[in-house]
Amino acid sequence: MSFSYRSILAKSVKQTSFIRSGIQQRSYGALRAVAASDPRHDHTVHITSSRGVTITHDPLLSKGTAFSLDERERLSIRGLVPPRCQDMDKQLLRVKRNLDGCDTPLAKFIFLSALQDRNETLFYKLLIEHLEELSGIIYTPTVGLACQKSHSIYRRSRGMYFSSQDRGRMSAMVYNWPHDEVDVIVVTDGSRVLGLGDLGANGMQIPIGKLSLYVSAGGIRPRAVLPVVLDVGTNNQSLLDDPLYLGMDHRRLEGEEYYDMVDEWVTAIHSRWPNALIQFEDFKYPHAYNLLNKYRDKITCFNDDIQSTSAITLAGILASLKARGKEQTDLSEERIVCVGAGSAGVGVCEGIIDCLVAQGKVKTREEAYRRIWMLDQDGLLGAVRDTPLDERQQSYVKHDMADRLTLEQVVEKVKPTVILGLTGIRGVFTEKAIRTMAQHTEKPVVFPLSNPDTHAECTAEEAFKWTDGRAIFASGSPFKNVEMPGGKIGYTNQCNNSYSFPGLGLGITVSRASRVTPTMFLETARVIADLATPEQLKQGILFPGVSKLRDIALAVGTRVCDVAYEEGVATATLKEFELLSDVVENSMYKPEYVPLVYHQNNH
Ligand SMILES: NC(=O)C1=CN([C@@H]2O[C@H](COP(=O)(O)OP(=O)(O)OC[C@H]3O[C@@H](n4cnc5c(N)ncnc54)[C@H](O)[C@@H]3O)[C@@H](O)[C@H]2O)C=CC1
Ligand SMILES: CC(=O)C(=O)O
Ligand SMILES: [Mg+2]
Repeated sequence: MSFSYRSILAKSVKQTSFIRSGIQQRSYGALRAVAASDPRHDHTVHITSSRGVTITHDPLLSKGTAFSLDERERLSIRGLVPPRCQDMDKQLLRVKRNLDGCDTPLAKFIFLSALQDRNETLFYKLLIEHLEELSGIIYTPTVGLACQKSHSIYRRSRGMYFSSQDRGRMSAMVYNWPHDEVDVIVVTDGSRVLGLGDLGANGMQIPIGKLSLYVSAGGIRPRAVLPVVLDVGTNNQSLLDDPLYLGMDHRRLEGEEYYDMVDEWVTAIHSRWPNALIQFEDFKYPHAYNLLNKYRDKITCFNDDIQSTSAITLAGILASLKARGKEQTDLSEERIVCVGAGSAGVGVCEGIIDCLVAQGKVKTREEAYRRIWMLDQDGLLGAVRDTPLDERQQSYVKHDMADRLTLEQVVEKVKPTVILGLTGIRGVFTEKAIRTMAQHTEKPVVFPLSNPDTHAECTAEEAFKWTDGRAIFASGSPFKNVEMPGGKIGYTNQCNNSYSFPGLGLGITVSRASRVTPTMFLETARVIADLATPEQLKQGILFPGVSKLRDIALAVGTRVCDVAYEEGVATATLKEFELLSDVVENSMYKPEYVPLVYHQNNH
């Protein structure tokens, strides 16, 4: 099926006409003018003050065997690499062969990390060419295993660690990072890594993996990304007991100490890189929400699990409406059960509420809350809950239903059309619950969204089996399509924030947005919800596959950039006319070798 970013843009962005008005002509063109002098752009040559092994050992500059003879001379590396100059195609052949020879996903992860550590250009070329296959290694599910084993497979440091012992020193420490330009920072405190719980400093592999997607799909430059762990300790006793563990050897800081440490970090980061986008990742509830609320109006930041998960899940539900022959505005007719009342569950449901209100069929948020039934580990949030719920969770309490009803009881009563799983617990979607749902709905929308695959609320095979092949299925980690009796295929979708954050980051970076606004997430959902073709929708395919993440990021990034201007938060200078989508596309990093030139006084 042919699919290009142009076709996405034509469908999703008012591409040609919307820029023809006077003010906007100036705005978007200016972005082009900025881009031309912006280091995000490819240069014909790269000037460096490094030479010799400093170059061959620098993953951002090294070309491995691909240095030309002229470069070897200029950079004093003649004799330091094998004599034959090999271009990138040959290098790709070698690394792909070696990768295919690795016999486990973890071995592939280690191989790819090593490649990233010696030659990032080649790493990203390989990743982009095999995005679907390799995203399952550098990202979920394998990255989960890599986090669990991070202290035993440790080879080389990447990113920055700010730990409890660094308190009082962070504003100086940020200058240890060698790059002045940082566009995107992904930070975790490792407190809830995917559905794997508290993994402390081992969580570093998550920011690294997310940022690899920012570069490969979102086109952010490799030297402009910074993965960070805030090591506030861990409550994971087996890590604390493990002599190989590399994080702080104490239990987690809590309360004021915790928030003070995060605040010191945010202040230090913001003082060195005031324009950088900060993505909070895998912070446990309620810290995740508290930090978002504290910083969202002060700096350029968002929480991935709350906000970009909400964008992609909303996109999935909107696309599923079309797949069921309905209009997207029929969202108000849906009965949605959300299992999981943490950062992701509440965040996703808030996105649905925002959309319901924006569509206008539902007049108030209170009315919108009635369309969603939320469960936590104790069951339905119903009348007279004796465990504490916060204000956000309170909004979903069903005062006319008994508290703590089981999922099966809720499904029996509510007859949901959509069921979302954001618990991190395998098996929460029971056979009885899904079969009951399927009795009342022709095409049940079943989204077990927890990661990695071993923690999904049900498998694809189970979902199709229990619904006699009628489910519209999406999961957080990839599941293979399912062949059902009679040869019919049950098509699976991956509904993961990796579809939304690369484009969000791209649009925010290009427009230099000072704030990340709710509209950006709503529009991201709208763009992605319109990408699947009618034929795909008929088969239950809601989004283009992971191999198209780069095209999707361009479509999302273009719209997010547009929103930044519409809402007055863009700060990129405005000068002359240019097509917005071209500006965004031209700013995207492409992994190609550029000639290196040595200059002693280059800074
Ligand atoms: N597909 C995607 O893009 C994303 C998926 N997720 C997944 O969502 C999961 C949850 O993440 P967070 O909300 O941040 O975690 P969290 O720890 O903040 O919340 C987990 C929630 O699940 C509930 N829960 C636990 N066991 C349950 C059970 N047996 N039945 C019903 N509810 C139960 C808890 O009460 C809590 O409300 C993780 O596994 C994560 O991988 C998170 C973000 C993005
Ligand atoms: C995908 C993701 O962000 C998570 O599972 O936490
Ligand atoms: Mg996450």
